[in-house]
Amino acid sequence: MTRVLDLDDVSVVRNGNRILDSVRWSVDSSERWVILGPNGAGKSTILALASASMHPTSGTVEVLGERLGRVDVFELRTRIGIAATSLGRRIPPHESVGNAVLTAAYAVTGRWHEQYDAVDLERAALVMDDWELTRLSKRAYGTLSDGEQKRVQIARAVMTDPELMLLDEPAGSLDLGAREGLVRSLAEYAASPLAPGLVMVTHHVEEIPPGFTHVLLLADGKVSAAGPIAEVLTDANLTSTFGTPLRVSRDGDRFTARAA
Ligand SMILES: Nc1ncnc2c1ncn2[C@@H]1O[C@H](COP(=O)(O)OP(=O)(O)OP(=O)(O)O)[C@@H](O)[C@H]1O
Repeated sequence: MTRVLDLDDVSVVRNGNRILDSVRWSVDSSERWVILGPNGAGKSTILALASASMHPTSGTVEVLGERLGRVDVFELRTRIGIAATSLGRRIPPHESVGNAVLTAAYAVTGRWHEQYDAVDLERAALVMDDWELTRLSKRAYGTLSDGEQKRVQIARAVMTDPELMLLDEPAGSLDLGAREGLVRSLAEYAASPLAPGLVMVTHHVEEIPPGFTHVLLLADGKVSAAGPIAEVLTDANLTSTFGTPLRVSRDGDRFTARAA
């Protein structure tokens, strides 16, 4: 077990606004974390630190054992997988799904004149199979549904064989069937002993995939609770995090929440 993320007393201040306030949080490679919190709580800011695309104003951030501020972030970023709609927008709409996944091995979007190794072609085929994209491999990315595009974004991140995987609202905007399909695929990925440490930001407890182990609750830039899901995802913690009376129920390995 390796520590893949360590935030020690981290604050981020922008334009006089304290976006994160004295955050302490760490993630081990065997852990699968969900970050929940209201709009503006600081979830995306935590992902920006974890992906080495932002430095803290104070405190220390270690990603994959490397301290931000003392490491070449361009090199560090090659070890981190990120699936986010904002990155998905960089994929050319005319690019085929097959090429969109394959080019991730070279940290580019859009196939040009690169020569690909057989090992990369084989890996892309496997990854597309895992993420149910094989039948779409010749389709243009821009013609896919939201749910299919999300799968391509995740497959691109998986393709790089990351040591830390960050998922920014992977099920956001998906219809019920697509959401359930993606939650199932994420559960399978989370269960794999080869999967890296995982951190997923979501707005809905319904989107927590089975097999995810921990939850970080954020409110107003502060950690309101953090730890194993069974202990932390309680009525009282959700109520204080979202500032409204909430009740959470567990049905097998899935969760739902509603107003109390
Ligand atoms: N450059 C900035 N200057 C001032 N405030 C900022 C800046 N960037 C972000 N913020 C504020 O920091 C807070 C946290 O933003 P962040 O995007 O991390 O929240 P979030 O939890 O991801 O929100 P959401 O759920 O809406 O995506 C927000 O109130 C946002 O308005």
